[in-house]
Amino acid sequence: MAKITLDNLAHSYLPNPQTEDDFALKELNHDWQDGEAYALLGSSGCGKSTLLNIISGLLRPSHGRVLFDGKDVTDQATAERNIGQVFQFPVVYDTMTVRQNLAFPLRNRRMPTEEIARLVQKVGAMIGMEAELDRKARGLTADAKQKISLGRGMVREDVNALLFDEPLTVIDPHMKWELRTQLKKLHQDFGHTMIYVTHDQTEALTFADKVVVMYDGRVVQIGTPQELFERPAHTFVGYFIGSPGMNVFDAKVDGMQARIGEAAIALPAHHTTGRGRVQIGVRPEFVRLHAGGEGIPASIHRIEDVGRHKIVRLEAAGGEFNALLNEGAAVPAGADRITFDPAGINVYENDWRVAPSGRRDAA
Ligand SMILES: Nc1ncnc2c1ncn2[C@@H]1O[C@H](COP(=O)(O)OP(=O)(O)OP(=O)(O)O)[C@@H](O)[C@H]1O
Repeated sequence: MAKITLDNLAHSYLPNPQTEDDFALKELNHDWQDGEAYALLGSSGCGKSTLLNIISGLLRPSHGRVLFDGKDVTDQATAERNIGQVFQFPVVYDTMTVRQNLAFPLRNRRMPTEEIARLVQKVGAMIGMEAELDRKARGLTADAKQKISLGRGMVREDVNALLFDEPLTVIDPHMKWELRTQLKKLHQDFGHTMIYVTHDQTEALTFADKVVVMYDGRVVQIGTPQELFERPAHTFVGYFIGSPGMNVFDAKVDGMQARIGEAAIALPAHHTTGRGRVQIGVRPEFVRLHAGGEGIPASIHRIEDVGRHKIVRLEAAGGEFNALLNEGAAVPAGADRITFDPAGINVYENDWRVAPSGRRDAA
């Protein structure tokens, strides 16, 4: 296992990049801590695979360095980096049995036969294919072949890191849940440094200790699922994580108060903003509905019952927003205003979160 350091790392696929827009991966400095499980999350084209391929050595970065435990590996080939990798689509040898496929990375390292047998048995159970170990891979479903690929990626215990690039795409939904649980257990048992690329927030939030959110070639936040929920560093994080995502309102902020149109909103702390576009972000969980009184005038469009919650779709301040009600909670009769729970308000300027200044206005 290793700590992975990204040092002034950036990548452009163009031979002569001129502006930031020419970079598929914008400059990044970060330590991926030894033994932590990370999910790399973001929408299609944001640069997740580019970053993963740089870490694995499939792609040489145009700028900066990659270090494993302080050692520069930027120019090392994938094979020299001692990593396990699983891709979106199966990579298996059709003419080999499941057992031989799983044993392949171990034989390559000339591991003793008994040790190979032990590890193959263990990983065979983990992927739910104990009964099929002696079947040829040819003729197995895509789903089963991908499980073999996962097994092959995970079979070695001595790797620097395990890298997964959307590995569950072809797996059926029930098995997805099962394999994710197994991956988490594998992480708890062996403490591998794991990086797991996905565009699925459920997958990211259930798998990882830390989620790395990417947007437009940039890492916009690295945090625990709770941090991403409570303090999204960028409006994209608020919007992308959560179901439905965070509401974002154009606002004017002055100290401990914000204004949305005519309505005054109490903020949880003092904020200082400059001359950029100021917005406040409020997750649907913190939006309250009222009939009359204070707040922002709102009209309810639709109420959707989604099991444990109700999603209230509404129009307010010239846009469409959402409120979330817990099971059993009712929409007040004649509801025509919304207010926010101050603890759930974040302030943004030009899409980046403004940290509270810590100052409190004099009473
Ligand atoms: N070999 C390449 N040559 C040129 N541009 C590329 C190459 N590979 C990726 N890109 C571009 O770099 C950007 C980031 O792509 P990347 O594949 O890293 O994103 P991603 O987040 O992994 O997307 P997806 O989830 O769709 O795989 C995209 O604009 C993509 O078009």
